[in-house]
Order: sequence, then structure tokens, then C-alpha cells
Amino acid sequence: MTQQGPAFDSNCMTLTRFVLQEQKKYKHATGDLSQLLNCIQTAIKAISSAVRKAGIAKLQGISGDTNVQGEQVKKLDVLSNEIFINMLKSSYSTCLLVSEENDDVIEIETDKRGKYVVSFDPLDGSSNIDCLVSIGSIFSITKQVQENTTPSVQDALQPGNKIVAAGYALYGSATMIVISLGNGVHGFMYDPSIGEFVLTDYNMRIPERGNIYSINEGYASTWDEAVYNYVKDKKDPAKGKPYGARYVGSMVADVHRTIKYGGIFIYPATAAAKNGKLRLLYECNPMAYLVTQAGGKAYVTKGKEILDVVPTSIHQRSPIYLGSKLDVEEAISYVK
Ligand SMILES: O=P(O)(O)OC[C@H]1O[C@](O)(COP(=O)(O)O)[C@@H](O)[C@@H]1O
Ligand SMILES: [Mg+2]
Ligand SMILES: [Mg+2]
Repeated sequence: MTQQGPAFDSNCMTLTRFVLQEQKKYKHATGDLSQLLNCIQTAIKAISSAVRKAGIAKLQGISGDTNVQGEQVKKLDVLSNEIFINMLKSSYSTCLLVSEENDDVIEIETDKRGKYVVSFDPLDGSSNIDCLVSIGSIFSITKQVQENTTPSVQDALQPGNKIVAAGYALYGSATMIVISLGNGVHGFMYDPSIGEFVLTDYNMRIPERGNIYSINEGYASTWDEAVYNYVKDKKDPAKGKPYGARYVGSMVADVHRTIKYGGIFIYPATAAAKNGKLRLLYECNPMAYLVTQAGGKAYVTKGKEILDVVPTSIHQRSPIYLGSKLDVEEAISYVK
């Protein structure tokens, strides 16, 4: 447990109750955000249940193969996307959705519209599904620029500093939701015996400095000089105690470890991909928001924080340096 807040009894503080308690702090709150977060929580429970059955997918019908009845069944990422979209629509609190799996924005029907815009990666780390390595879901929530107007793509193209809440679910050795509503970062572990997410990590704070670097080192020959030299120095005993290397290849898992243990996660620009690989709206922004709320830093490059980038298209990519304040500042200082 990271830090126990005096007002909380973690044995019975569920995510649902926590969200309601946050809502009560704002006199004019309508309850729409709470309703939205409850629907996201339900989506995550459903995806977690599907993830836990992925290994017997051919029998259960969630693999993208043909099941024992000879029926075509859905892949986990397709299923996760449908679950997210259905839950968000039925929350009656959204007007526009951006999903990694959909080329265009999804406009919510008029009679179901609310004021929030949600960007999400329904299943992150999909290349890790078949080998049972941790995967996740990522989401961020902003308000529509002008409430009660017809939603347009401009409502989705807001910088990360407009986010009102963001979080991720990690389907690891346990399922966990890590979330921020702008007042710190809090972690809730799923307790299958009661079917609830229970507060386990109150006010998560990322260590100011860590001793782990996380980057896909297989691509080192394609990095620019700054990233190459930074990583080289982190391994050089003449420059200090060498850092450990960890790279899961699921952003949720790599960022979760970085928040818990400290250190740095980098997905840089490469010679082939000038903007890196990760998507700004539903990967970089939510994670930058959480890491910043936990006391860390998230940069595109020197002098440019992720959360200040004004997006120009919904699936745009961005390089990212994210993690412990001192580690990120040190890595960025290598950029000329
Ligand atoms: O294999 P690479 O190039 O290191 O990329 C890994 C990155 O790609 C991702 O898997 C992309 O996510 P998706 O599975 O949602 O496409 C990130 O989770 C991860 O950080
Ligand atoms: Mg992803
Ligand atoms: Mg994905």
C-alpha cells in the first residue's frame, strides 16, 4: 500500500464509493462523470473476465478463431472495443468517442448524448495476449468544448491539459484500475470474491528518481544520438550505478511499474517513425496525466511537455519520455 489516507478505510472503500465521494466535493456536480466512470468500471470488469478466459478462448468463443460449435468468434481486442463503446453509449454522459480500433470518431446518438468526450485504447499490448503477459486498457475524459452543440472532431482534438479524468486497467497477476480525477492518483485492486475494485494504493507518488530504464532496445540502431547516449550512460558503471532494464511491451504494464518503482519509460522517435509509435490521444496523454498527477514528468522532447501538445488528428503519434522527475529531466537534457 502506497500511503493510507486518514479519511479512508481501504477495507471497504470501493471505486464506486470513492467516485461518489469525489463528486460530493463539488457542489454543482451533476453526477454525469460518476455515471460515466461507473460504466467504464463495468466495461473493465467485462474485459477482465474475457482476458482471464483467453487461454480457453476456442471453447469460450473469444479468440478470433472458430469455436467448437464451428462458429466464428471475436478477437479479444475487437470484443474489448465493443464492450467499451456499448458501455460508454449507455452511460448517457458522452457525446463523442475516439477508439484506437475505429478510424473515425464515434458520434453518440442525440437521445443518448452527454457532455463528455472519451478517448480510449480498449486493449493495450495486444501482442502479449497469446503468451499471457500483462495487457491493459487506457482511457481519458475531457468535456465537450461547447456543451449542447453537435459534437465534432474538434471536441476530441483537445490537449492533455484539458483532461478531467484518466486511468488505466492492468490485467496482470491481478486486475487493477489506476485513476486520477485531478486530485492525485489512486489504485484499486479487483477483488473477485465481492466483484468490486477496492482501494489499495491511495495517493500513489512516483519516486523522484528510480533505477530502471524501459525502452525497446532492439531498435537502438534507429534511435537518435540523445536517446542512444542516455541509455549508454545508464549502463556505464563509470557514470554511476548501472540501471536495470525492464521492457514488457505493453505500455500499461511498463507505465504501472514506472509509477510504482520509479525510473523512466521511453518510446522515442526512430529513423523509420519520426513521431514514434504511441498514440497521443489514448496512450500518451492519459499516461502523461497520471504520471504528472503522481509527481512525475512526461515530455515529447526538450521543452515540450506531452500535455501541452494540441492534437491535429485523432490517431496522431508522439515520442514520449515519461517517469520519475529527475530521470526524465536527465534524459531530456541529452537532447541538443
Ligand atoms: O513492440 P514495440 O515496438 O516495442 O511496441 C510496444 C508498444 O506497443 C503497444 O503495444 C501498442 O499498443 P496496442 O497493443 O494497443 O496497439 C504499447 O502497449 C507498447 O508500449
Ligand atoms: Mg496501446
Ligand atoms: Mg490497443
